[in-house]
Amino acid sequence: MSSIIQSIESAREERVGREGVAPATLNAMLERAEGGLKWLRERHADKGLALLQLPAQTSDLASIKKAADKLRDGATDVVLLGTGGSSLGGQTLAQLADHAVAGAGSLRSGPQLHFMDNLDPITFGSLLDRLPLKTSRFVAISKSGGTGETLMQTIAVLTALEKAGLGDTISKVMVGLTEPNKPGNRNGLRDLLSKYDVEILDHDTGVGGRFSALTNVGLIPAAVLGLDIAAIRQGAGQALAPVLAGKSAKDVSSALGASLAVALAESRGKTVSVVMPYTDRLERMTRWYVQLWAESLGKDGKGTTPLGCNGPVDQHSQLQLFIGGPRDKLFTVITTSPAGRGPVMDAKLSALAGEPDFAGKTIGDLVAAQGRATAETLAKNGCPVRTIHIPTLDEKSLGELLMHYMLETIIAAHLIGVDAFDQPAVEEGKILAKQYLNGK
Ligand SMILES: O=P(O)(O)OC[C@H]1O[C@](O)(CO)[C@@H](O)[C@@H]1O
Repeated sequence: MSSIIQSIESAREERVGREGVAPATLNAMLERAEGGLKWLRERHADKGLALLQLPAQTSDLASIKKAADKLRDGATDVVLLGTGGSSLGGQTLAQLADHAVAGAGSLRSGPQLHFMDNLDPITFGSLLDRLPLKTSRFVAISKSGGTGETLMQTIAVLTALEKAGLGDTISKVMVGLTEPNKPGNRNGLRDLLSKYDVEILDHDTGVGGRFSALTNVGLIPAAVLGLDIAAIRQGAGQALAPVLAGKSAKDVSSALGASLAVALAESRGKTVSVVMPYTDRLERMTRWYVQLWAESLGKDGKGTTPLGCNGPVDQHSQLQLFIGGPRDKLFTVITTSPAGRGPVMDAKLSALAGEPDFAGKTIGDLVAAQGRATAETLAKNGCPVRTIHIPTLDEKSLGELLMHYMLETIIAAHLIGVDAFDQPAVEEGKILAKQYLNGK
């Protein structure tokens, strides 16, 4: 049973005209996607891709909850140090529990989470100045253990704790998460934290950062906020199930999504992939998706450009371009079920505002109407739209959505012939930045 419903009807040529995908092109791409599905099934069988074992994995859930309990105990603030794939999965899951929801996130009860994903001297300085250090906890996450941003953040935190006379608490208030030592490979984070006897959890060596949302990397922050992490994994299993069941590409939503994206890029020049959820609680997911799609596919002159935006707010910023601008985009509009939810509009005040039809309607009624209207307006104007409807946005459906996108990305990589799991261009920049820092 799936908890997300995908439709590509409004991306078809039959529906949107010449900018949509032609039946023969899509069928040919679906044929090619069968190879990607076969590869996934083989890697599941030979355990060659750890990501595919995660949905059924329960053995590590207790240790994840234990780490989360330790972090939560007596904490007002939990600071997550780490960047990119070491942060975005956690942020995405945490937003389900209202973290970083504009206007409401800071009013949540329980510990506040601070994902220090970007590196900015003013932000980090002000965080350390203002944090109640005595009641703050820290998690340093880096798969490689060598990312400059994360190392500098961690060193700064250790220094601040020592300066505040809290040096002897470090092993109690901090957790590290990085790969086990590999012979011949220095792991700076592990070396640093070991000196302070900080507990270090292992980052799954077989799961790359941008695919790590379902590992302890994403699930620890989720568990700190009390989310049901077993349900997240179960949901992920729902996206994988049709692959393992040997269904054909047209009946596997991730394979269908990948085939659509690549077919439209190759045949219609849709080189921008816009993802637009109509809910605040998937805003971080769009950031996670951008890294996943960009870093996995942008190789050898190939790939398409991911663009995350949010509905309805970005109707008031980007919709004009989407409809009136270059015909280079494939849209994914993600809707939930907001109808009937939120404050109800008073009849008298609605009349006074010149909107008598608002009377008795909820804010959610308008958001539901807007999501539907945007998808239909795009399609009517000849823009290909895929819709993903999530009747209930919860741990299960979010787990399924994340796995859907990870599988879609891997299958798309197969279709365009690139390695989804490396990022050689980024590594080059990391090395150069360290040279520049040293004045070389
Ligand atoms: O987890 P690490 O090794 O610190 O890497 C952080 C991020 O840096 C990259 O390696 C390059 O941007 C990403 O792939 C990764 O998610």
